[in-house]
Amino acid sequence: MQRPHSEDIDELRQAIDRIDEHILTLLARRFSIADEIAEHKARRGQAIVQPERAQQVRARYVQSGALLGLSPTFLAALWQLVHDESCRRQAEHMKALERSEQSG
Ligand SMILES: O=C(O)C(=O)C[C@]1(C(=O)O)C=C[C@@H](O)C=C1
Repeated sequence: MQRPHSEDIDELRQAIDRIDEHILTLLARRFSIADEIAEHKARRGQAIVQPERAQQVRARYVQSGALLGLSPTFLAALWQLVHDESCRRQAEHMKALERSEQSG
């Protein structure tokens, strides 16, 4: 009885590991697109934080996630983490762009 049960858990854990890999791959892709957006903002002198767009994205997280049965508290916290990291990277990317422009 013990063995099949632990094998079931192993399979479920492997499924979780694969899903986590997908999540991380997609997050890395998302942040790299945010870096590209930073270049557009730098060229046009736009602010990193775009409150209207940020609120649209936040609402999408909460609405789409709720349809999938995820908690609004979790979704809001997840969006905040993603948005903060996106902005932190954009600031870093813009500084790197400025440095490379200054050095010719
Ligand atoms: O849409 C943009 O302008 C972005 O830079 C992307 C993004 C995001 O990561 O969701 C980041 C910062 C803005 O405040 C809004 C949205």
